[in-house]
Amino acid sequence: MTDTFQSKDIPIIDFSLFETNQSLCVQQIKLACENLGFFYLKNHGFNEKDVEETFHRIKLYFDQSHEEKLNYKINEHYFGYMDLRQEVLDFKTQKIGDHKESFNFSKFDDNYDPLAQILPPLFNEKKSLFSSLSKKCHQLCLKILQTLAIALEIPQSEGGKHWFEPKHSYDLKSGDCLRVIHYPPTVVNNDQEDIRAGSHSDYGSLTVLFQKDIGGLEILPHNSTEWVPVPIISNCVVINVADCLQFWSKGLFKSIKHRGIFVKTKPLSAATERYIEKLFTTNL
Ligand SMILES: O=C(O)CCC(=O)C(=O)O
Ligand SMILES: [Fe+2]
Repeated sequence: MTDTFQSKDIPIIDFSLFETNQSLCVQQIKLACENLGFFYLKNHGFNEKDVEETFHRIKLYFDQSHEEKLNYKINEHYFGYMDLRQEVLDFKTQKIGDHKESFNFSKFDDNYDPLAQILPPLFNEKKSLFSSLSKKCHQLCLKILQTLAIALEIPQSEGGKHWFEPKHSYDLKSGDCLRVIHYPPTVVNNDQEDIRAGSHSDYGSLTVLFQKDIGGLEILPHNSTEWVPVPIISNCVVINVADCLQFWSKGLFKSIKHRGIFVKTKPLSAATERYIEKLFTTNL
């Protein structure tokens, strides 16, 4: 027996409790956010086929030529294509940028940001699919924030369980972002300092993550020095608390450090390709 935190200790919360037994749901989410700031969520309400289709689309998108992708280069509003090695998540220790490319979507709202609604053709053809994913992730975050407002016992006069909502309205300008990420395959040397996504915490309120086929995400539980893998559990999304929520709760809810590592195939030490989708929810 060991009391070191392991992957199997990451809580798996059944979100159907939000409808059927809200106080139990609040209790479980509160505990997970206080202890770890990280949990799996099942029965989250996303249609599996739609999620599959978005993954299929992002593969088509990233399979395009580099030149084509650069036509929608990331702009000053932080929307568009981000090139391989452009982002350096762990800027204090990384010598080179992350081994990944990504595309950031704005919120899907013409009034909010008309220019950011102009998408590369392969995404534009399926705009309603991505728009619905973005809005559903946002709705999910609002429900989780509701459970946290109940947990914080925010008085009715201050907004009660709805306290977070006006600060996270979908039609308000904020750093909310749906991001799709491609980690290309590569050959990894054991002594190589290369990294897929450097160690960091997210900056907003909550993050929702969909992983497909290949894992690689690791978390660093608080007061620990050992990275813990986050295996893919089918039909579960991963939720993490980010810095702003930690700040708003005066440190009660923990923003967890995490990173993306290479998962190697044996015996070649080739790192397999990986795709993920994330929604970062950010307050005003
Ligand atoms: O590869 C992953 O799963 C981690 C990516 C991540 O944490 C991020 O992009 O903020
Ligand atoms: Fe992150």
